[in-house]
Amino acid sequence: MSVPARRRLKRLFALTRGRWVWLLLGIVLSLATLAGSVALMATSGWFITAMAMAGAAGATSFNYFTPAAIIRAAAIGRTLGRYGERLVTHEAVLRLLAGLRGRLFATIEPAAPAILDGLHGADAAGRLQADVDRLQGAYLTVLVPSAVFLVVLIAAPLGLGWLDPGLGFLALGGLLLGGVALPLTLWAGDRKGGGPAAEEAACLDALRGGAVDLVQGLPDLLACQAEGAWIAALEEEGRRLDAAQRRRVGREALGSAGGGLIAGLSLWGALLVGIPLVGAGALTAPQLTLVALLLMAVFEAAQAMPAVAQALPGVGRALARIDDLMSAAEAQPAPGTAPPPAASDLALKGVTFAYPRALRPVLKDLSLDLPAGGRLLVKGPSGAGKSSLIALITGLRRPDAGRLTLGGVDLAELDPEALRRRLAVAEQRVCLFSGSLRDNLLLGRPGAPPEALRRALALSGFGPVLEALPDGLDTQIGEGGRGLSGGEARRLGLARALVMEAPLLILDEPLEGLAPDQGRAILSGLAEALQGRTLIVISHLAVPTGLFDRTLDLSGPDLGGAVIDPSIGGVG
Ligand SMILES: Nc1ncnc2c1ncn2[C@@H]1O[C@H](COP(=O)(O)OP(=O)(O)OP(=O)(O)O)[C@@H](O)[C@H]1O
Repeated sequence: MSVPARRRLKRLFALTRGRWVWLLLGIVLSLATLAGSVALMATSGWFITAMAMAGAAGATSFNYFTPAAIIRAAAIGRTLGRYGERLVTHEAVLRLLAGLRGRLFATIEPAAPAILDGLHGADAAGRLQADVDRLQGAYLTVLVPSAVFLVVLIAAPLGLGWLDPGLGFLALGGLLLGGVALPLTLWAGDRKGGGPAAEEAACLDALRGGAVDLVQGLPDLLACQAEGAWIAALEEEGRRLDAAQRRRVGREALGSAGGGLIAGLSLWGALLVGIPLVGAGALTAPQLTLVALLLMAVFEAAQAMPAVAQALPGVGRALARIDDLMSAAEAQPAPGTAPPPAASDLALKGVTFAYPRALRPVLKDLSLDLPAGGRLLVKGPSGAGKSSLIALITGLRRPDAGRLTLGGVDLAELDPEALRRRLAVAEQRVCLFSGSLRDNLLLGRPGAPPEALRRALALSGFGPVLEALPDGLDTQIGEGGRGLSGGEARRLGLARALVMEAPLLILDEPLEGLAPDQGRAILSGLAEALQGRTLIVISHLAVPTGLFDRTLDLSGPDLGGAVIDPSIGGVG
């Protein structure tokens, strides 16, 4: 077995740990149900034939109590078994699902966004939804039928072989043909990653990603008049999905027809082998009926196997994708556990950072000291690495070399939650949520009094907008803040960061979308209101430098490096 395959199997065992009792109980009950079916069919066949023969022979007495009791017990057992099996297997699947999705999320969450680089958002969501569904469905569609078939494959030939070796070989041959050869022939291509089931899964992934992009980017697509081409591409993907589904269903039909044919041929074979045995007195006629009906019952297990072979590649693919994601997350350094430091002076020492697969670092050998209460302006052209610097300070990214410390503690050692409590960030691309202004402002500090919300809105320049709203703080802003202009949304994002009252405030491009005078007034107000708290402002626009006690200029001749502006002093 290859190394990734072994790793994936280990992953599967780890993910299902704690659920094995339920999983095994489901398999045992499935076997008990099949045993009830076999006993019912075989005993009924034997009983009816034996009764008919006894009547034809004019027998005066016949013990029908025992077989009738067995038939009744088998019928009741089969019904109860089926009920119990459904109950237990579904319970097992639900328990599996609850654990699986939670564990997957808990593993990848601390490693985001680093491990989500290069992964489509819909793809990541697909891994959490469709792949997990496929994996937990594997229990019902793959594990239970395979385990039942394996037991039948051993028990049925041995049992029939005990009556007559020819019958045993016939059962073995029929079961191997229907339960192994037929599924392998039908779904062989899928093992190499091809086949309609795999293609169907790939089409669904592409459709999911394309549909999300279409909805999110509709205004831009409409503006570029590209929506037609986009929809046509989605329709093409839909047609591919349709074709793959047709091929899959066609093969499923072939599988069930082939399985029925093999079961029927085995029955004929049993009669061909059994009738001479009855003639020779080696088998009674009721025993032959028992054998025939028993074979029919055990073939139920073989007829489930084409569906197993069909589901396997999809399950393997889901497991591989989940394993890739979890392995990537586990390869990231573990989050720190240190509590928040008492002081909030920030220091960078020889920090170098590059994005994965990037040709050169965004930041190179960057050093900086910012005491608590300091005011830092970070400037530089677009793409110079200003937002990347924020990602490092907020602990979303880790430096490739050097270290960042807050209050003397390495950020890598700090509990991410603790670090986030010391920081408030007003992002360049603010993310607002459907709800009221109040709901959005309270996100970072639930329970903040309305006066604090109003003060923050006034400081961020949102005050005049608030005054014009009849519902005030209870105004609904719509999905993603669609009820606000871009500038209003950014000012609301700034107010949300201010409400948090964190010791360190980072503002990414706060002046964008504002008239120069208004921007200057807001920044001056902020600098005054935030006495004692550290302020980092990132801007590529001209800002009143007098408000800052240091400047970090990222616009060097080599944009990968950092040039510190020494004219203001204190930085280095
Ligand atoms: N997730 C990412 N993966 C790979 N490269 C990235 C990623 N994010 C940013 N970059 C690259 O890193 C460089 C710095 O980006 P960054 O967003 O830090 O610049 P910036 O100075 O904030 O720019 P702007 O002023 O336009 O916001 C850019 O060349 C950008 O293409």
